Amino acid sequence: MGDKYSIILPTYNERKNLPILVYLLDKTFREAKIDWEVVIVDDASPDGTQEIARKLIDVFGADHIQLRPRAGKLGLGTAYVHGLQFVTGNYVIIMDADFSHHPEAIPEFIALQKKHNYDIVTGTRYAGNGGVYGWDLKRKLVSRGANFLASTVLRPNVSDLTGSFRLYKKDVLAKIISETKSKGYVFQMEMMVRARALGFTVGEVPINFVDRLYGESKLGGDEIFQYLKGVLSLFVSV
Ligand SMILES: Nc1nc2c(ncn2[C@@H]2O[C@H](COP(=O)(O)OP(=O)(O)O[C@H]3O[C@H](CO)[C@@H](O)[C@H](O)[C@@H]3O)[C@@H](O)[C@H]2O)c(=O)[nH]1
Ligand SMILES: [Mg+2]
Repeated sequence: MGDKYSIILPTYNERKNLPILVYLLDKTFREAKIDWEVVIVDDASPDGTQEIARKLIDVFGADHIQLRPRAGKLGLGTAYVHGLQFVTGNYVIIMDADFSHHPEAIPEFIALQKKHNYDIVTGTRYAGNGGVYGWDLKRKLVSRGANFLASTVLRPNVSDLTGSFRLYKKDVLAKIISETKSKGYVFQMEMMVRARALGFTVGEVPINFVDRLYGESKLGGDEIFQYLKGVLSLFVSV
């Protein structure tokens, strides 16, 4: 059987972003002649994201789009854990649904993974010609600070620990997730640190992260506090 890529898309108020993203994912995979599906994990978005998701099922088919909602806003980390149960592919891609991660980078992720048989390929904003566009200074500092802190303390040797545009072998993702405790944004960093501790190989693709056009970020002060706690507990345990 051929490869199949399952894209887990966590959504909270992404009704304006979801259709064009799914359209581009379909286009990308069709042109590459690769089998794909999208697993949408929506946390009861009040903006009607789920209505849109159901329309997308009508357009692209239930074999390509799964809607796996949850009852309330339960956090970004646990959204991936929830989505993973429904995945039918042997590779999993996680990405944001607000266009900060562009589908056009996916063929590059896939090619790099295949070339070296990497367990994980991660997008990086902080190496090569990767970058961030549209963030204010404060948000840039938070992101840089978060990466600097975790790299210095935990030394996983990955240039972008908090990014969430990644490709995993499905079994590898399941194994790492089974050991990961974080519920919010800190999840990405913990996943990388645990991946390294388990001896998995990681490749990097420079990406340009462009801040969302529609809607707003859900990163708040509590996520930053949870991140600091996460670094500390990993420092003690890994
Ligand atoms: N289901 C669900 N989805 C969520 C939740 N919180 C956020 N999301 C979804 O997760 C994605 C990222 O959320 P944003 O709020 O757009 O994050 P950001 O501020 O742009 O942060 C980005 O950069 C961070 C730092 O690098 C990353 O840590 C983060 O994952 C993301 O890539 C979006 O698709 C958003 O709808 C949640 O509680 N539940
Ligand atoms: Mg965003």
